[in-house]
Amino acid sequence: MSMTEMWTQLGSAIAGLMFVWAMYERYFPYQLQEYVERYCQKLVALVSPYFQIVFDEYTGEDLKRSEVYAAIQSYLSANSSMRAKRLKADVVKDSHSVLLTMDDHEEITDNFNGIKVWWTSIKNKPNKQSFSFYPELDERRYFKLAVHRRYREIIVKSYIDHVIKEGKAVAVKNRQRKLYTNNPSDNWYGWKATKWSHVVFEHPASFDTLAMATKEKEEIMKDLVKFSKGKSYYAKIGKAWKRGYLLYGPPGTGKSTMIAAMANFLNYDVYDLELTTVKDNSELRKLLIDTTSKSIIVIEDIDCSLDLTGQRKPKKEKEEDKDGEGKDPISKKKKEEEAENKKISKVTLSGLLNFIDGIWSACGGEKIIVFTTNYVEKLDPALIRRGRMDKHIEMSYCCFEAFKVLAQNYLDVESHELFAKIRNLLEETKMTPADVAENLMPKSEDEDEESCLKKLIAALEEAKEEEARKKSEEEAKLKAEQEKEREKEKATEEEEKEKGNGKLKENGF
Ligand SMILES: Nc1ncnc2c1ncn2[C@@H]1O[C@H](COP(=O)(O)OP(=O)(O)OP(=O)(O)O)[C@@H](O)[C@H]1O
Ligand SMILES: [Mg+2]
Repeated sequence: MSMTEMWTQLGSAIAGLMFVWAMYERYFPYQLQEYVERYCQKLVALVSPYFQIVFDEYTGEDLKRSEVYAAIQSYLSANSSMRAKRLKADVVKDSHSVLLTMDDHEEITDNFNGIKVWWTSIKNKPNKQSFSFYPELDERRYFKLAVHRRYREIIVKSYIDHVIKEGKAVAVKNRQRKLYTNNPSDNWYGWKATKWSHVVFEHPASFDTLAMATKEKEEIMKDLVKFSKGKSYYAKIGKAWKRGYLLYGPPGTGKSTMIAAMANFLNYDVYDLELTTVKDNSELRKLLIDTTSKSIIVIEDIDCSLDLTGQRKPKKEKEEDKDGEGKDPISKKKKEEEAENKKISKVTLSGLLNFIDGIWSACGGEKIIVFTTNYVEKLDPALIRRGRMDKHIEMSYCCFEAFKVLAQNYLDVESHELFAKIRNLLEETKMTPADVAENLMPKSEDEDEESCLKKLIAALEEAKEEEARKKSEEEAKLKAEQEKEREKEKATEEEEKEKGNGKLKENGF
């Protein structure tokens, strides 16, 4: 038989098989198809010398994405790129590199201490005959591991652990960090509904560009390193592997920037928790359980998000109060609606404390919780006691060391003759790093470093004068109040004296 004839016959055989398969799928009753396939599989398993394990993508009653499946996927993607014939490409890590994973129905082999194993990635099509609210759910994906029966024990005991461990390490290396925000609980249900939405975390802040006193900065970095390497230490002392930071200070002193720098330094994800959209303590707990390890959970402006009596107040409303806005009918209506919503929002202080250090916080491990506030004195001591908020960091007005970092960031200047003057002015007046940075930033191409520094000096001098003016105004106000008080006292004294004289006269003295 010639080669061409052989290929033709092979082609017709395949076409014939495909036809039979298509007829089987089309005309054979669906329920019977299931039976046939199930019994065929059983028969094969009975006679086959191979043993199989299946790892589903979604597990549990709530159909969460399986961590084991994800770890296996990472492990296989690292090992399959050289071996598998068909790969799927995905862009990862700051959109710069491509991650290759096994395509559906692709098989690769792996070798573990001389034992050969087969991995297949399988996707089962949804059942076309039956109706489903969530068709994606019917599309089952899983990995199938096959190995000779005689190696069953070693594979179950050691190989799977090895794959998961390696897979997790690969995932950490390749992962694109995420910034999560919590969804309102109305969106928590349905297929693929999640409690957290995410975007790629690409904040450029780092400890190098963070303006603050060097000693404090180094201390924080050391603390973070100690925490991230402290798995066995935390296990030894019997504490959940987590650490709480409280960042406090006036607006524009770098609290949010510090959180981004921490996340970049440790390579952690960030969960930005908006408390005002959480209805109650149990929702808060569910959100916490749904966070992953190696993450920073952030609650910004804690004093605005939670009234410590248990009545919470949305941030926006608080700002409106401050500005004296919200008096027009539209914002009044909005306020009323918010007040209505608030009635059903019941996250309490104790709920929050449980969130931080209750038994639930132990799940997942390796988590940092950060609170920020502009008014540390307003916070309940129970909330910020050591153990809950282990480290309190004051982000304060710009000092000379912080200014030097900003000058380096914005102007590429390490030293300048104007620095001495700036140093004196920074000691005499208060300016936030955000304001210093704004003054240092060149506004046009012809603005050189000297004119930027001069601009900062002018702003500092203006701030100093403003402070002096405010101070003298306050002193004058205080003096006037004291004077008023004294006059009031004098008037009551005289009144009492006159009353006394009147009584004496009445009594005939
Ligand atoms: N310490 C700092 N180092 C570097 N840049 C800073 C620092 N503080 C402020 N900035 C700059 O000012 C901007 C505002 O800072 P940031 O948002 O971190 O302040 P914040 O303390 O979180 O303020 P708020 O209390 O209003 O949330 C940042 O984008 C950053 O560019
Ligand atoms: Mg902030």
